[in-house]
Amino acid sequence: MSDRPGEANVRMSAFSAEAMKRAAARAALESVTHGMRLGLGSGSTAAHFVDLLGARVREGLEVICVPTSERTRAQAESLGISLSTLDETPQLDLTVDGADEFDAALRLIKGGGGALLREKIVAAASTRMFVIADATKEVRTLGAFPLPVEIDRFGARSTMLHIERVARGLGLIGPLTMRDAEPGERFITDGGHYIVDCAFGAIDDADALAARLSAIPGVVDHGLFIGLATAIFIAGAEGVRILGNISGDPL
Ligand SMILES: O=C[C@H](O)[C@H](O)[C@H](O)COP(=O)(O)O
Repeated sequence: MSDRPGEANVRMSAFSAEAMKRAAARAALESVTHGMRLGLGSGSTAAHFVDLLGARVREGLEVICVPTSERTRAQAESLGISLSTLDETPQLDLTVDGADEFDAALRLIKGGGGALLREKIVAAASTRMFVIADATKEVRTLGAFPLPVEIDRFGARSTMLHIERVARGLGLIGPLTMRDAEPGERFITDGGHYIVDCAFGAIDDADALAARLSAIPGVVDHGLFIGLATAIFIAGAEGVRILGNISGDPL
């Protein structure tokens, strides 16, 4: 278990990291059955799941899927996976997604790719949420990965100051950075918002921070996913281990 994301990745070759992500995706796919309504996550680990699901669909598996980003939509479409929207299919059986960090209580930090808002809406519409990750994402305390917060473009600077004040009240001090897509060009989410990356370090009371961030006008959502994941498939050198319950409720 690492407190510093990336530390173990330095030791792990790019190939084995991808192999582990794929192993976690393959293990999660075993729970997918005919007729399921699925949420499809975003990011490099979720992309392995979508790719493997595409192969099962080509073999005849019938599922209907709601993607959590335009990138995932494009990938799923290219693989011939049947797609829907939450308006057409408002309740899902299972969402499979990646994470930037997770702890033993199945709490997550997500949004490294900027898809956190749709990911959270889709996960909340699902009976179960499986997280797929390589073992480097497991931490004792969330927060080494800068927490992404999605904010409205209107009044963005004021909203950032408000986030800073609220965090300071919880003893969290760290640089807040407006995310750029490239130098001089703001990153814009699929929903048309900005992302602020908050490098707080260890977040001792993630529940309190989540509640206080949600109460700030201008904050659209934040990357703390609490009470949503029902199981985490963790791929390491020894194989895939499952945290949580693949058939049941969140911890
Ligand atoms: O916004 C992006 C998502 O939350 C991703 O699921 C998360 O960043 C993990 O991505 P990856 O699997 O590429 O590490």
